[in-house]
Amino acid sequence: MNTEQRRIVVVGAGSGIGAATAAHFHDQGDHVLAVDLRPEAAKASQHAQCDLRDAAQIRDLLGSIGDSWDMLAYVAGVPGTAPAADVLKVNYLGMRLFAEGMLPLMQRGGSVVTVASVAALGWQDRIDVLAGLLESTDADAVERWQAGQDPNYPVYSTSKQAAILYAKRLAAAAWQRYGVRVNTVSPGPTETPILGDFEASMGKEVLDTVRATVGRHARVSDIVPVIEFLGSPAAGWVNGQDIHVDGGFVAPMSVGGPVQL
Ligand SMILES: NC(=O)c1ccc[n+]([C@@H]2O[C@H](COP(=O)([O-])OP(=O)(O)OC[C@H]3O[C@@H](n4cnc5c(N)ncnc54)[C@H](O)[C@@H]3O)[C@@H](O)[C@H]2O)c1
Repeated sequence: MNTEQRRIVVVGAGSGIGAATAAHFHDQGDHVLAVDLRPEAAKASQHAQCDLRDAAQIRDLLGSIGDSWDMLAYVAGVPGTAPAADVLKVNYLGMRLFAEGMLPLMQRGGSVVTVASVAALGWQDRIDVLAGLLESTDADAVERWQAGQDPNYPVYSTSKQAAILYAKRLAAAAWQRYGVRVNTVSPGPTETPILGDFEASMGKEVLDTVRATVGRHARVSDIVPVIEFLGSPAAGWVNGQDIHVDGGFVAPMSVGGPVQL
């Protein structure tokens, strides 16, 4: 049990990693506001329904929740099996609008943690492409941008690349103006209800290869402690970072392959 109760918003608290995050903070005595399309499923002190595809719903919610929040965990996400516009709206634009709207409602020393994905691998090579998406600050602009993109490039990867890039661009400004840190956590395949959709959109053999290489898929209990750490005072000088939580599968890929032992 915490000696000092913190005020934490968990977005996407209705299932999977978000539900486990909400339950973790709730069980240790924090005040948790659970936000989701189906928020009532979450263990939390407060529940709010919000469709993250709809900027007006995000604005209305943020206008009603008061201030002095310590942490925003934006965990919600949709897989590549969903319509491309929804993937970009929930995984990138909703995160951006929620984070920007939350910053003035947060205490100095607070923390924003967004869940991205190892599927964002290669984002550093697409900064010029993603810059156009990051200029899109409403749903129509996001849809227009996507209409001009290669339909064969996985939109889920694009959405998570944009989330990481945006978080990195936001981090310094959020710290300087609000005293709030911004980081992302990128899980590898994790045992949650979304995994079947990932097998459908990315290929089951791809995910089976990941599991065979590192021994198992992640569990929510692998991911939540990293979200907690980034949200805690212990990470008080960690800002603008993306932390892979994937058993090490992705690390060798961008450095010329693994060492042979
Ligand atoms: N499970 C994995 O293998 C894995 C791997 C890497 C990254 N991730 C990311 O982790 C995050 C959590 O995923 P999960 O595995 O817990 O999936 P999940 O499907 O169990 O949970 C996702 C939650 O987001 C909510 N959500 C989706 N669209 C919404 C909308 N329009 N408005 C409000 N809420 C909405 C859902 O209702 C659900 O509660 C996502 O961002 C996902 O992309 C998951």
